[in-house]
Amino acid sequence: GTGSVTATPEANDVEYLAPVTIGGQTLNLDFDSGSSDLWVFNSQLSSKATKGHTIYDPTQSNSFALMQGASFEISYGDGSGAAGNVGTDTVDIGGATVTAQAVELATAVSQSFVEDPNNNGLLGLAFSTINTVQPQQQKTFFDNVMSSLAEPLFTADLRAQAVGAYEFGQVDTSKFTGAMTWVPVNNTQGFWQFTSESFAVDGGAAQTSTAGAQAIADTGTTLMLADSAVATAYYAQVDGAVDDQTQGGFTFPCAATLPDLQIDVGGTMATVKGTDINFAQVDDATCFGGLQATTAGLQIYGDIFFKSNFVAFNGGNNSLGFAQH
Ligand SMILES: CC[C@H](C)[C@H](NC(=O)[C@H](C)NC(=O)[C@@H](CCSC)NC[C@@H](N)Cc1ccccc1)C(=O)O
Repeated sequence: GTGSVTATPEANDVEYLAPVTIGGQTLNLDFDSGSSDLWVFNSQLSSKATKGHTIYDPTQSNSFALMQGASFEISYGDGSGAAGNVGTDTVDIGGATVTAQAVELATAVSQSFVEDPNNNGLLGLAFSTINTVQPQQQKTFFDNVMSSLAEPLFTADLRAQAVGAYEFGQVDTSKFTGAMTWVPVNNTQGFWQFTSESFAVDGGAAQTSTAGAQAIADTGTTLMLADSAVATAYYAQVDGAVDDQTQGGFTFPCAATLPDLQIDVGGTMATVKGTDINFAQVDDATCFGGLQATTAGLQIYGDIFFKSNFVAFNGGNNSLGFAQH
């Protein structure tokens, strides 16, 4: 089978939300290829925490079952997190269905999630080896549904300020132009991880950033966080760009024309359009870059990357496909 749902951006394309039906109740969740827990806002949380949110109420589902003694606790790179208990229920995403999917019921969520009323939880799409449920680790929706899919993959078609799609079980070739390039994924850390060690600015000469550098494809991260060698060389080509730590990173005059970035994905260059690298206005003439530097070991290619590239995640052979869209 297959499944297809809309992916709707919040303001400034900070996050993309997609409808998921759990025990007959539909919530918009943040599909996150950078984590592996499906957790939701639910009736156990205080009314203060759930104000403005759509919640899942397990008592209203005749297919819910509590997973006795199970709990979860997850932390994210931005310092946010959630924790709670666990049950199973029927989860449907655009027609792709899992009957006994682990659904994690938050009893505590960090303030950043409380303050984002469009986000009613996360649907993890990384590898099940980093799912946080204890004492028995649980599988992701994708892991559970894979064997029933026409093809063992899902795709992300995220668009700048426009509605895109997440699809399970098929690659819709009408959604991209040119050929799709497939590259190997190293899932030893539980992520859709690949080698990314070179780059070029505006079609210029390729430069090595850091030999052997790795990156992950993370639909749940807003920006594109690359080695500082990449970000520094990129913004050196933008008149007026500065690394302004008071704003939290590289900014530039909004009137600037941003060059395209070519970035190595598993040995093949992918292009991130300059127009997609203008993230948001921070004051009347200054804009904040969608490409920023990270000093962490892993580079994180988030929504800025996805706005220029249609991406397929193949769980059958652990590969990643990308194509311009
Ligand atoms: C601090 C926590 C570290 C990063 C690590 N956690 C992770 O790697 C988790 C699974 N993934 C994440 O923190 C990041 C990837 C970090 S690469 C190391 N992806 C998930 C993030 N986009 C989810 C999110 C969505 C919306 C708002 C906020 C957060 C751990 O538990 O050890």
